[in-house]
Amino acid sequence: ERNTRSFNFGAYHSLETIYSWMDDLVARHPDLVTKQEIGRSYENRPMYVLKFSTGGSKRPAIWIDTGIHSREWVSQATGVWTANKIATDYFKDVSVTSLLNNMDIYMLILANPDGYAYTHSADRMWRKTRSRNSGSLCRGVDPNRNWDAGFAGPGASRNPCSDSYHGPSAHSEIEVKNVVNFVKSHGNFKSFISVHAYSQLLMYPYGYSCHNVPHQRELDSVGRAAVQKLTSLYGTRYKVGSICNIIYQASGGSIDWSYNLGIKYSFAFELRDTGRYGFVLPSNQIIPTATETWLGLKHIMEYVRDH
Ligand SMILES: CS(=N)(=N)C[C@@H](Cc1ccccc1)C(=O)O
Ligand SMILES: [Zn+2]
Repeated sequence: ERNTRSFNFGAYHSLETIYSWMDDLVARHPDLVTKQEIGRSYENRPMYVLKFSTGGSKRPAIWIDTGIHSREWVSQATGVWTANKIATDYFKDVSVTSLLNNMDIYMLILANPDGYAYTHSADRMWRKTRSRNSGSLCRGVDPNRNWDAGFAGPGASRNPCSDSYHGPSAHSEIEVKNVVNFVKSHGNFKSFISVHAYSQLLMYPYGYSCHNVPHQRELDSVGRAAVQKLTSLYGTRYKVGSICNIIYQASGGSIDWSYNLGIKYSFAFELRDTGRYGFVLPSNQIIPTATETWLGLKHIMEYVRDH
C-alpha cells in the first residue's frame, strides 16, 4: 500500500495512479472512507465513488463530481486534494467534523474515466466520452449535455463530431446513467456540485433556460458568500450567476437535472484560470486552486448542513 503521505498532490496523475491512491486513502481512514463502484464506463473502466461517512444510514448527503470533462485536469486534481482534505481534517476541523457527524459526502473524482485515459494516451484536449456514434466516424458524447434536463435544446449540438454533441438520447452515456441511477436510488442528496475548469465561475441552474429558478435568490446569495471565502485566500476573482446568464445557454447539463430532481443546492464550479493557460493549467497551480476552492466548497456544505 503506497503511503498517501508521499503522494504528490501538486502533480497531474494517471487514472491508474489515482485509483491506487483511492485505495490507500480508504486503507488509512477505514472508519471514515469507503469506495463503491457505481458502474462501469463505455470501455469498461470502473467508476468509483468515495463515501465519507461517520455512521447512520441514508443520512442527508452531498454529491461532488470532478472530471466529467476529461481535459479539465485541474478538476480531477482538485478532487484528489479535496478527498484527502476531508479525510485528514475530520476531527481536526470543527466544521468538517460537525459536517460529517450530520451528513455524508460522496465524491466521484473520475466522472469520465475513458476520456481521462484518452487525454493521457492520445489527445490531451479530449472532452467527451469515448462512445461510438452510429453513422459517424466521430467518437464521444458531451457528458454535460446528456442529462435529462432540457435535453437536445438550444446550447447543445446534434452533430456527433461536435464537442457539445448531446448524444442520441438523454442518459445515453453509461457514465451519466450510472450517476443518475446512484443519485436516484440514494434518494437523500441535498446538494449536487459538479467541478469543471476553466473561467473562475460559481454557477447555479439553469443552463437550458435564462429564466430564474424558484430558489435563485438563495442560490445566488450562497454562491456569493462562498466566492467571498474563496477569494479571501489569494484574491482569485470569481463571478457568480446562473449558467445561462453568466456564460451561455447549455442544455442537458448535470446540475439542471439534479436541481429539477429536487436537489436544491446544485452548483457548478469553473476553476482556474481565465484563459492564460486554460485547460493546460501548470501543475504548480493545483494546490493553490484546490486550497482556495476548498474554502468555497466548505461554505456551501456548511450552509447545506444548517438549512
Ligand atoms: C469550459 S466548460 N466546458 N467546463 C463550461 C461548461 C459550463 C456548464 C457547467 C455546468 C452545466 C452546464 C454548462 C460546459 O459548457 O459544459
Ligand atoms: Zn467542463
